Amino acid sequence: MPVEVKICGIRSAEGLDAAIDAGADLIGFVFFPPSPRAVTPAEAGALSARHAGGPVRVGLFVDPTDDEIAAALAGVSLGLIQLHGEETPDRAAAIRARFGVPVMKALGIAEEADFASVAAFAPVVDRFLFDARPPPGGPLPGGNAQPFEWRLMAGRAIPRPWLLAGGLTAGNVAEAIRTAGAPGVDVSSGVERTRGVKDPALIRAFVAAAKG
Ligand SMILES: O=C(O)c1ccccc1N[C@@H]1O[C@H](COP(=O)(O)O)[C@@H](O)[C@H]1O
Repeated sequence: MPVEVKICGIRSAEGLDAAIDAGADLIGFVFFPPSPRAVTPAEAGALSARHAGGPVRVGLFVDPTDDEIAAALAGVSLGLIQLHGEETPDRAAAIRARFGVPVMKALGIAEEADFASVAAFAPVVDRFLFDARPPPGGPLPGGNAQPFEWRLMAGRAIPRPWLLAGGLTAGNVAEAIRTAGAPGVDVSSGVERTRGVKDPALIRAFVAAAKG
């Protein structure tokens, strides 16, 4: 199976076009205002409309209210909702039921014990994303260019499709996939020329390295 690639934090036409031309399977729009990658629903809608079909459009939220999700969905059609905060399994289930959009739950990983919640989320989410635990007190729960110990994933039975994230770059993604046994990867910082600004050449290099 080819490795799935998600390019997250798209907020420019050149970033979007590069991700699609390079063969990304999923693209992410960040609906979390403190992020340097945040977009409004209208901005995401305008970007998405540049290409009919193509990659799954993912909306990234951090502990969203229903109103925030509804506002995003009014601006752009999403194929997947990424929950990257402290959402509980009940909250993930409620979001999935209310909006009828598949849900991917992000879990921060630093040690074995961090996998404990996989079993509770598995019945109510469609995918998992495993990211580094954010630095304590930091402003962002993800998108921090921070890798975790990929060997914690090796040989682990995850009962849903999943993506590996956190500090991935074109230079380390092949090794990360091999070590973790990852069926897919997600990147934001590693394809940026400056924080929040995607670089088409880095996007192309990343997708080629992940799928190569
Ligand atoms: O990208 C962001 O700004 C962001 C904000 C809040 C939560 C998650 C965010 N990004 C996600 O974080 C991981 C890892 O990103 P990076 O490659 O280490 O920068 C990835 O899943 C992004 O989707």
